[in-house]
Amino acid sequence: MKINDKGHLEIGGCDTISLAQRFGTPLYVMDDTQIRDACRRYVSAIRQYGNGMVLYAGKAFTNIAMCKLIQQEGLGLDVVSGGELYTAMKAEFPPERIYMHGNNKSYEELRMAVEYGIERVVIDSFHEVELLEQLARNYDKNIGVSVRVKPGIDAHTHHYIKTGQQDSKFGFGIEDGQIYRIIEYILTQPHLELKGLHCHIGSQIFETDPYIETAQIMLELMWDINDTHGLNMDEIDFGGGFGIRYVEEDNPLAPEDYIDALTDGIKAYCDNNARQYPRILIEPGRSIAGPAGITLYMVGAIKHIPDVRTYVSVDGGMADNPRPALYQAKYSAMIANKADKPAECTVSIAGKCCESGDMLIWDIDLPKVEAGDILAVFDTGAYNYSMASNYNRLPIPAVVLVKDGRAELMVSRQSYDDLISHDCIPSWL
Ligand SMILES: Cc1ncc(COP(=O)(O)O)c(C=O)c1O
Ligand SMILES: N[C@@H](CCCC[NH3+])C(=O)O
Repeated sequence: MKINDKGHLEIGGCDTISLAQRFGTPLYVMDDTQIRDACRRYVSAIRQYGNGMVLYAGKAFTNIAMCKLIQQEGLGLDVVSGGELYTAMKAEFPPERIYMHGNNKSYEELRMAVEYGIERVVIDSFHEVELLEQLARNYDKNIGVSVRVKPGIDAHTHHYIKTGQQDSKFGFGIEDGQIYRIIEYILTQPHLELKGLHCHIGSQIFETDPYIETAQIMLELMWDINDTHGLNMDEIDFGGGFGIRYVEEDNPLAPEDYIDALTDGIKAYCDNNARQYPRILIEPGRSIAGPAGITLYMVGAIKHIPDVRTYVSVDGGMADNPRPALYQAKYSAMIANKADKPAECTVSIAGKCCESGDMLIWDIDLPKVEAGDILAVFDTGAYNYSMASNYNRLPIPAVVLVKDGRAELMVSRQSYDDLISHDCIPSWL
């Protein structure tokens, strides 16, 4: 991103004001180069380790074009629902690079997975084992599975986005022995092939220690299970969670710093225990899509409440970005058409939904703000479009991909007709 000679913010060689005029607002803009750069850094860090794969966590931001881009960069894909899998199938994403998660996969979702022949189903319940074995038998196929583990790590992040601790709906505990029971159960199923273990300790994590601690726990567990049952599982999936900078006080590490610390930790622990290095997987989502995206809004009503604050309302809000309302997430922003102007006021950015909690940013310093200005909110590439809703019947904005001065749609804007296209009228009305 840079500021051009008109004083406008530019992304991927495109003037954001021209993008707003051409595609309308609110508008999600994704930078092709930045997505690819993050992919390459993870791929190269895993290549250095020697035996592993990077799976992009599709939940962060998925559509057909994104699947194609991810595939071009040589990553695999982690999907968590029939909808994400369907998108991957329509993008012709290679099934042998797809892993499927989820704490409550339905029969139909598992059926799609089996029929498409995906590489791995990550088992998250006893119920799922029954469904999957039944499906595999019907399709006369063997299915590669791994098992989601709760490593008991309490990562320092928002309560709603941490997942590795004992009290979590995801996975099987070690301390309570559940993991050993599910493993025994899987081993009695003729069509399920146990390949490895999976974990994910949370999201927006800034430290490497939780990953290193997790690695030791997962290695011990895998060796223990292998020794007990005479198995040779060798795959550990460490999930994602690598943090990004939304605001200045966030201090994330570079992709290679997270991965190098993790892989150094793995190697040292294996060496100390005279064991072979495992094949590893990682599942970054936010750190691939997040920093590559911005959202453009048009400023509308401005309400100055003397001695209290100034509310600057924009034409989107919690429907296109629910993160501030859900997690008190913080964002940075600028007036894209005044990118070269100094800050001169402190304002709060309000969304247009009928909720007092629909605030995108509290207390941000900006140049003089006027109706018609274009506000660019940064780092909105992950968990914004993918978590968008039609609350207040707001159409979901378009997503544009930019690269070297070119801008093309990845997802078109919903129309009002799209909004009513599923409405039905019961006969007695
Ligand atoms: C199982 C799993 N893998 C990967 C991710 C991606 O996490 P992040 O976007 O923080 O990298 C998540 C989400 O937190 C997840 O639940
Ligand atoms: N959706 C969350 C992260 C959790 C992702 C899935 N485990 C966010 O916006 O930060």
